[in-house]
Amino acid sequence: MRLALIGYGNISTTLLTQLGGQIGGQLDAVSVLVRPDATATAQARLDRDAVDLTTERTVCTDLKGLMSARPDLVVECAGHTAVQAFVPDVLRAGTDVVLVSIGALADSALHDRLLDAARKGGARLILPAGAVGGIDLLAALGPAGDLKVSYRGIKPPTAWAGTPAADTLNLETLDHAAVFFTGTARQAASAFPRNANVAATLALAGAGFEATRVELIADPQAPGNIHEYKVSSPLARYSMRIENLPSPGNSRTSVATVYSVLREIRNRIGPVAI
Ligand SMILES: NC(=O)C1=CN([C@@H]2O[C@H](COP(=O)(O)OP(=O)(O)OC[C@H]3O[C@@H](n4cnc5c(N)ncnc54)[C@H](OP(=O)(O)O)[C@@H]3O)[C@@H](O)[C@H]2O)C=CC1
Ligand SMILES: O=C([O-])CC(=O)C(=O)O
Repeated sequence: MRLALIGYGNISTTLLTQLGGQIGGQLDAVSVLVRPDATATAQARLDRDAVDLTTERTVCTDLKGLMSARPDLVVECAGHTAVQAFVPDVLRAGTDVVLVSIGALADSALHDRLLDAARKGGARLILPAGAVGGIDLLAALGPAGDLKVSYRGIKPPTAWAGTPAADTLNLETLDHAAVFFTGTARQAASAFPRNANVAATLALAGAGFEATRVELIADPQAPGNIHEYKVSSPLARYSMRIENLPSPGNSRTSVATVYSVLREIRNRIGPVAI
């Protein structure tokens, strides 16, 4: 496989250090798209992080550079603006994309653009489960109709710093669990682009952006990033509570997200996909 990553932050860094153990010597090339002022440091980091993965390690800063590395798979790990800037063109060029910043799809015009590009390019937009689980059952139940999904995202106050939560809560002194947002998955994913990708994933797998109800909570006692949701359908009912360890490099992002992306890569290489 020839792999390309968009963004070289927390997820990409851990992904590259874990990839060798999961897919062995099956990588022919890896390239990473970074901001123009980050190329020199990124090349040094890539040579360190991916030294055992492949000898073809390149850093680029634009679409032309990304596609000239001839990737079989592009993994977006950057953010909503990078999804807008690069992913439609990559799909239109016929290359599959694993999209980690799934909340970007709350923008319905962008969502339509991505689907159109994937169709025109004959490529696939792959939405990983990311920090949440049970997406397989939720997506299977969806077409049966009458699905009700409610989600609660609970994180320590520091994970909500720099978000609209800080407008209503004093995150530094908060001493109890506080609900600061109630609304739809579309509103949550749009207002909290770096914290509510899970709400978008549940919406896309299940009842849609408007019908998926969301509560976001800051809790100083939270043992990590907690994702709780309840599903009711005529075929099944279930509830889920996941206690995720935050990433060392970004407390908003659960480390399980990286392993979900690794699973997507593994499933495109091995003889069995699970
Ligand atoms: N689907 C899911 O369940 C989950 C999704 N996520 C999402 O995954 C994404 C990555 O997370 P994480 O790695 O923790 O985030 P980080 O902020 O650690 O890393 C993102 C990196 O991408 C870079 N970047 C952003 N925009 C561009 C651009 N246009 N061109 C080049 N580089 C760019 C950033 O640079 P700079 O710092 O200069 O902006 C940063 O280095 C986020 O959008 C996050 O919200 C996270 C967890 C779960
Ligand atoms: O949904 C998100 O954006 C990120 C998240 O909560 C997590 O990684 O646990």
